[in-house]
Amino acid sequence: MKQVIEVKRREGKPSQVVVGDVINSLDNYLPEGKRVIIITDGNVHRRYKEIINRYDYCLIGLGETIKTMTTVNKLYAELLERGADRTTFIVGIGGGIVTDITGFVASTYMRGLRFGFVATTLLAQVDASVGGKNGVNYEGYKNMVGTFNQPDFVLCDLSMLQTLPDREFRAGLAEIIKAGLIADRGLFELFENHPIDAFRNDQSLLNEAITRAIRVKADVVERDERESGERRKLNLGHTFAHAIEKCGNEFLHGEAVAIGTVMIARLSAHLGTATQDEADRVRRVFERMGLPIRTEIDFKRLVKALKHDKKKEADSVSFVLLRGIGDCEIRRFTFDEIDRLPDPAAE
Ligand SMILES: O=C(O)C(=O)C[C@@H](O)[C@H](O)[C@H](O)COP(=O)(O)O
Repeated sequence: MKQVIEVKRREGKPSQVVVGDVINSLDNYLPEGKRVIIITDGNVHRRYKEIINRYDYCLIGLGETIKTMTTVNKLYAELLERGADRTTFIVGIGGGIVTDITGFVASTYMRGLRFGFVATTLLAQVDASVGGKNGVNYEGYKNMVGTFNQPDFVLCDLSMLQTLPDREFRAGLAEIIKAGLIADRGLFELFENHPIDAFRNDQSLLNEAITRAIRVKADVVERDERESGERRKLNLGHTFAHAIEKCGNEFLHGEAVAIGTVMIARLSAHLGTATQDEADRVRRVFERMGLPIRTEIDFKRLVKALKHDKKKEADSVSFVLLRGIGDCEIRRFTFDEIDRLPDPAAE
């Protein structure tokens, strides 16, 4: 069964997020008669070469450390070399790193080519590939350079998740749990009521979790595509998560989001926007899904890093606080206030 979630965008037809058995029908989503170039990584290429080799393709490296302008520059050179022009259609096939880079390259090469994604990881399907944020890291700071530009389509084929390593699967669950905390209490409760194996093995449960998370994101993005307000809610847990990723690279993005969300839930309980019981429920759910819930990184180091976050405005940074389960609010903190915050990682 195929489900299509449309996300309206500033210009042009809505971006289509298609969940279902879709990888074999990639051709149906491509514009007719246009040249297509795929951007992917070596692992994805190895697994899906029968499909990818039908098109022209460029390979990029693996891991968060390649999400830089160096990779972008190499891709510009390859596109130029292959004679890509403004009518060329670009498809990013891979996880969040591939889709973030592809979206940025396609949006900036020759002032912008049309593009779409095949999201091959859970995290990319439910979050990274949806909504049009793209870009690269700069000096270790996450996503410092990029654009807002939604893809024509995102294909999310659940069969592609079967070979996903457990660790990456769990990291993707973190963003789904986050979506539940932001705006869908029932989605969060699915994780209180089912063990991780159920999400790995029961396709209809996984399908439900994925489509509900995409809907949360699509609703928010439609209301605030360029993040002038409400879209900041999608950053729940990310202010700490990005600081954690800046201070060390032992965690996958979704793992850092799990730790950052547990920290923000504790902070929300401390500030009274959520109860201690709700903060405990948040910690327990991430723990149940086999995700990390704390870091050894010193809180002062995290605070130093988060003062450079994109959510910084002059001497303040906005945090997303929980308002119970399934609701949240954006609150700005001055650097002085942040310096006085209790360490939410401390027991
Ligand atoms: O799409 C959004 O908006 C989000 O904030 C979703 C996040 O989960 C995602 O990691 C995003 O890339 C982070 O955005 P950033 O602007 O904080 O880098």
